[in-house]
Amino acid sequence: MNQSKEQRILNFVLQNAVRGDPCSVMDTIDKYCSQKEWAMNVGCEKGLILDKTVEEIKPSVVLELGTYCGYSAIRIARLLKAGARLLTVEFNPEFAAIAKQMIEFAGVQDKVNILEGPSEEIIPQLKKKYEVDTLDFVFLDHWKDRYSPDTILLQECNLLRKGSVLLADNVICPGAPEFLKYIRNNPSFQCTNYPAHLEYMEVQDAMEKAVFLG
Ligand SMILES: O=C(c1ccccc1)c1ccc(O)c(O)c1[N+](=O)[O-]
Ligand SMILES: [Mg+2]
Repeated sequence: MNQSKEQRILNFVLQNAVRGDPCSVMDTIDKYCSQKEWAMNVGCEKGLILDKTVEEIKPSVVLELGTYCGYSAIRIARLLKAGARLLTVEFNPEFAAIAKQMIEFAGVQDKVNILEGPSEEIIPQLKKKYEVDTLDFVFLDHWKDRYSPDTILLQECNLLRKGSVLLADNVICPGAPEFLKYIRNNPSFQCTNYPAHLEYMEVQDAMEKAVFLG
C-alpha cells in the first residue's frame, strides 16, 4: 500500500537522524520538508520563537494542541527542566502513531504523553484523568477554527492561572481570524504578535502570544 507523507518523513528520520538527539531529528525533518515534501511542522524560523517562549517560561506543565508528526513536541520537550511534562493532543490516529515513533527516536518520550482524540473531549479530562492542576504553557497548532473555542474551554475548565502563556501558530497563514478577534479584544489576555514565515515557504505568517492575566 502506498506510504503516507508522514510515514515517508518518519522513515527519512529513522535512516538519517541520530537516535537520541532531538536537534538531529528536528534538523532532519526540516531538511526533508524543505527539500522533498512540504509538511505542517512549525519549522525552524517559528521554532525559534517557540524555543524562546519555553526558555522564558520554564514551564512545569505544557499542553500542545496538534501533535502532527511530533516535531514541536520534540522541540518543546528537549528544553523542559527535570520533572516537567508535555501533554500533546492529536485527533488523527495515524499522525499520533507516527509522532510516538518520532518522539521515542528523539529520546524525549519520558517527558511527553500523547493524548489521542478531539481536543474538545480531552481538555475537560485534563484535571481528573491526567492530574493537571493548571497549565503553564499552551501551544495551539491544531485546526485553526478550534483555537478560540478551545481557549474558552481551557478557561471554563479552570486550567489557566495568572501568568499562563498561550502561543498560537499560523494566525496569518492559514489564519485564525476568529481567535485573533477573540483574544485581542479580551481584557483577560495580554497579546503580542510575532511576524514570521510559513514553514519552508516565503509566505507571511505569524505567531500570537497571549498571557492570561487572571
Ligand atoms: O491547516 C493547515 C493546512 C491547510 C491546508 C493544507 C495543509 C495544511 C496548516 C498549515 C500550516 C500549519 O503550520 C498548520 O499547523 C496547519 N494545520 O493544519 O494545523
Ligand atoms: Mg502550524
